Amino acid sequence: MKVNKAEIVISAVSPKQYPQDRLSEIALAGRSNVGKSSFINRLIHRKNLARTSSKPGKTQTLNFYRINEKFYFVDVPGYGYAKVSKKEREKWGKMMEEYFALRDTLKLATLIIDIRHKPTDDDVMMYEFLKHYQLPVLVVATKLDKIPKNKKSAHLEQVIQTLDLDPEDTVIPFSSETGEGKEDVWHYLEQYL
Ligand SMILES: Nc1nc2c(ncn2[C@@H]2O[C@H](COP(=O)(O)OP(=O)(O)OP(=O)(O)O)[C@@H](O)[C@H]2O)c(=O)[nH]1
Ligand SMILES: [Mg+2]
Repeated sequence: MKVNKAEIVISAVSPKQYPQDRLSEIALAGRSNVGKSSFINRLIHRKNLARTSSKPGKTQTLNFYRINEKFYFVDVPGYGYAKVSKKEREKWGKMMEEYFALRDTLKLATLIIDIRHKPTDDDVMMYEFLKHYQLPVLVVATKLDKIPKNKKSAHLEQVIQTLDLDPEDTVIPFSSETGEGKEDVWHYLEQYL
């Protein structure tokens, strides 16, 4: 997809702030610091529209990015960051439930995981949470630039096995650093737009 326009519309913390224009949405999910915001930036060729950081916990709100006035990427706060208080974790849980359970313009969830490692228990829980809401899930195995080429298929197999990936779902290897996998991702997303 050729991206001509990308704009942040709102950083929301509650449903009444979500956009009302009924455009389709593709939401990101994934561990803190795994590369969700970098993924958005790479897909839309913007260096830092979605704010990134080398420290976990950068994204704290649901950020709605409207692309080509056609659909939204929704960047969400990550999970699995140890230094988070119980209260913050509860706030995060409520925000995720409210969005993923009730949002009827949400067409696809994109679960970003780190290709270098076996998906964590939190990753497995997040995948199950998304499937519980009967969402189609695209798993993006990012940081592909950090593993040797000859290890790629073994790592992907580990992702499929650990998440117990549903036959309707797919995993695509990707790197925000090099852009590898970008065309495959766009091709997949376009079915939902
Ligand atoms: N080498 C490499 N580094 C990456 C890649 N994707 C992200 N990073 C780096 O990983 C760090 C975290 O990236 P973010 O995009 O901010 O991660 P996030 O998932 O949005 O993090 P939170 O908002 O804190 O949940 C940054 O230092 C990025 O530069 C990748 O594909 N390859
Ligand atoms: Mg982020």
